[in-house]
Amino acid sequence: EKIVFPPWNFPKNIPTIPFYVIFLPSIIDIDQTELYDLYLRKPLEKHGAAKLFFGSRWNIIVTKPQMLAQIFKDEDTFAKSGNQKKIPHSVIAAYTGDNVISAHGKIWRTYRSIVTNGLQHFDDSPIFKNAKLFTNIIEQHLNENSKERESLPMSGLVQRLCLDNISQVVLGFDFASLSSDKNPLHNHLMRIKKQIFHPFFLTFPFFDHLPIPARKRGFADVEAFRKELVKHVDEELVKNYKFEQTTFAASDLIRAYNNGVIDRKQLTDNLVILLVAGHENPQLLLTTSLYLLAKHSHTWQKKIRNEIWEVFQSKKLSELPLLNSFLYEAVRILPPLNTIINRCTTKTCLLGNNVVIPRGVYVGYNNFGSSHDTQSWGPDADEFKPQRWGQDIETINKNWKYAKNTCKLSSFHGGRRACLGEKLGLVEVRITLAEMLRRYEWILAPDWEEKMTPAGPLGPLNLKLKFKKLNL
Ligand code: HEM
Repeated sequence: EKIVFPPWNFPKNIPTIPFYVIFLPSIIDIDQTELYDLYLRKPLEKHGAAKLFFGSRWNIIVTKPQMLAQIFKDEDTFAKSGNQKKIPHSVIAAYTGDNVISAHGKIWRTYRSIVTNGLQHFDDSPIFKNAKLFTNIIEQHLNENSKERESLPMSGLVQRLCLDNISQVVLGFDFASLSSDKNPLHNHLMRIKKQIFHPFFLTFPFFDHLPIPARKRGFADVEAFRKELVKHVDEELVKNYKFEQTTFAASDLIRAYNNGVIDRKQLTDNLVILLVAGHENPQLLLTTSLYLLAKHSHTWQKKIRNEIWEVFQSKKLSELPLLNSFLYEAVRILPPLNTIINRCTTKTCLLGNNVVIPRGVYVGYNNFGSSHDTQSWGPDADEFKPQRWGQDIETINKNWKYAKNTCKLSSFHGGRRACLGEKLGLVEVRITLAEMLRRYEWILAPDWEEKMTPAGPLGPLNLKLKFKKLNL
C-alpha cells in the first residue's frame, strides 16, 4: 500500500501520477519523452507539481517556473540531500559520496569555493586537440569500411572524447581513452557503471542492504576505481608538485586537502564527481547535438557549417548566432538531465500559493516538463526551433539568461547552485561540432530506431550516424 498511494500527509491539491508509471519503461518499449506525454504532461501543465513514485519512495516533482524559483531560492527549507543521505547504502552513494553537487550548507559552500575557479577559467587547448583525435577516429572508420557511409555507433566514442576532455581540463591528467580503445581505466569505468546503473538495484535500492556476493564485488570494484582515479591525479599533480603552479580544479582540491580544509574522503568524493558530471553531461549534450544536426541535415547542419567555416577560436565560436541558438534549443528540447530529485524539506512549508508540504519530503524537478511547458514556451513548445531564441547574438544570450533566471529553463539548475560546468560544457560542444562540421556531413543511420533513453539521463538511445567526408 505504501507503494500504491502517497503517504496521508502529502498535499491533496496536486495530482498523483499512478505509481506504476515509473516501472513502465522496464516493461514496455516506451521512452521517457513518450512517457511524459502520456502520463505527466497534463497534470503537470495544469498544476505545476505532482506526486511521483520514484527511487522506492513518494516524492513531489515540480515544473512551474514560480515554484521552481522558490525551491532554488529557499535552500534552507528545500535542502539538498543527495544519494549519500537518501540511499547511503547504495553503490551509487559509495561511488560519488558527499560532494559539491550533493552537499548542503556550510560544507557545500566550502566545496564550491574550492572548485569554482578551476571550472570557470580553464585552458581550452586540450579540447581542440581532442576534437581532432575524435574526428580522426571517424575518418579511420570511414577508411576501414569499403562502403562509404557505413553507420557508426556514437556512444562509446563520444564518451571517450568527454573523458579525455574533463581529465585534461579539470583533473590535470590524461585519461587517454581516445588514443586506445582498450584503455584499462576506461574499461574499469564501464564495468562499475554497469553495477551502478543496474536497473533492478536502481529501482529497489533497499536490496543494497543485503550481503549479495555480486553486489559486494561491485562495491569493492567501485572503491578500487576511486583509488585508481586519485592515484592518477596524485601521480600527475602531487608527485612532481605540479599542483603548486597549476589552476586545475583538482590542484585547488589538493591544496585544500594539504591545508586541512577537507579530508581525504572529501578530496576523493569531489574528484570523482568532477569526473562523473564533467564527462556524462557533456557526453549527453554532444550526442543530442549530433542527433539534431543529423535530423536537420539539410537546414541547420548546412547553415551552421557555413557559419563556423572559418571560425577557429573558442571566443569567436561563442559569438555565432546560429550555432549558439541551436545549442540553447538543444538544451531546451532534450535537457540532458531530466528528473532530479535530491532536495528534502526541513520543515512544513508552503509551495506556491496553496500546496502544503510536510517535513522530510523529497522534492525534485523535471526539466523536460519545464522546457516543454506551453505556458512558458508557447503552443510550439515541442517543436525544434532555434530561431525562437532570436537572430543576433545579444538577443539570443539575453533570452537565454532570462529563461534561466526566471526558471522557465532549468536544464543547468540556476541561482546559487547553478551548474558550475555550463561554460565548459558549451565550449566543448562548440569546438567539437565546429571541427566535425568542417570535415563531415552526417545523417541518422537508416538502421537506427529513433528512440530516446527509457529512463535516467535523457538523450538519443545508442545513436548511430552515417558520415561522409566533405569534398574540399
Ligand atoms: C554540458 C552539460 C551539463 C548539464 C546539462 C549540467 C546540468 C547540471 C544540473 C541540472 C545541475 C544541478 C544538479 C542538481 O540539481 O542536483 C548541475 C550542477 C553542477 N554541475 Fe553541471 N551540467 C553540465 C556540465 C557540467 C560539467 C562539464 C561540469 C564540470 C565538472 C559540471 C559541474 C557541475 C557542478 C560542480 C554542479 C554543482 C553546483 C552546485 O551545486 O553548487 N557540470 N549541472
